[in-house]
Amino acid sequence: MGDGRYLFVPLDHSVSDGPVVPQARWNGLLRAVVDGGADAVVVHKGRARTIAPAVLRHCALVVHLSAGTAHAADADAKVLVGEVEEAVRLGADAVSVHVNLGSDTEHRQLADLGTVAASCDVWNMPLLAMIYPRGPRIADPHDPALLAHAVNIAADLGADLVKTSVALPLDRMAEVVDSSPLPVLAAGGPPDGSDLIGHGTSLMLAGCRGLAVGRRIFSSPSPGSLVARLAAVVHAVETGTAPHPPTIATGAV
Ligand SMILES: O=C(CO)COP(=O)(O)O
Ligand SMILES: N[C@@H](CC=O)C(=O)O
Repeated sequence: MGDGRYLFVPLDHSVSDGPVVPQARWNGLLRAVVDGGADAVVVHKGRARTIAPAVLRHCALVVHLSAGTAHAADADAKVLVGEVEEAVRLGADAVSVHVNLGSDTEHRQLADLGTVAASCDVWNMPLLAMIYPRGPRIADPHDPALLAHAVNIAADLGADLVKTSVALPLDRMAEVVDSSPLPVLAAGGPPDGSDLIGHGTSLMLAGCRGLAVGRRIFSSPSPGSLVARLAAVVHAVETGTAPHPPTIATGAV
């Protein structure tokens, strides 16, 4: 699109939570997401290997390097399961790393983010930090001050783009965006399961540079049309504050 705004569709939940769709529907889902106008999909390396570049066309491939499952003793823990060099070989446009701020293993996740950022510098690979206040010491994961802290960690440790949870109420996301040296993507659909399009519009109006929506898309009966509606929100809404040029290199910009 070239407007510095992004609709990301994370499909990496198959590691954390289980299959996003039955395998027989995977190719159809991917086609719907691409045809609908998503700017990027996020998957792990093994899944990335199964995606022919021709399928993605304009849509960027982000290889997620972190993993952890909902079944772990500590579901907030994440470990690195891949390297930037592997993502380069897979033709990735960017890599991502997950950090749970306030989790019991925060220190190791921060170290991993720093290490991957160094490797991204070597390989000239854009880095998306997914950083959320999430763990036993986090009273309110939607607290704008905590989210501002999170997105600044991403910038300080060398990411190019940051994805984080939404502030509540949604208009307070503007405080997070205003604090951030990096473009901010808002993660997920509305916490109460309500209107996704209105939710996305509010976040773009608060200055977010994009949305990252997974479950609401892959569990939709018509994922392609939902992606198209969200892409229209991301690429059409006039944002209030978005001073930084995007640094992620995607086929869409
Ligand atoms: O950004 C996200 C996960 O990486 C958002 O995913 P969900 O929409 O499934 O919450
Ligand atoms: N990466 C997310 C799940 C899906 O994307 C997480 O582990 O919370």
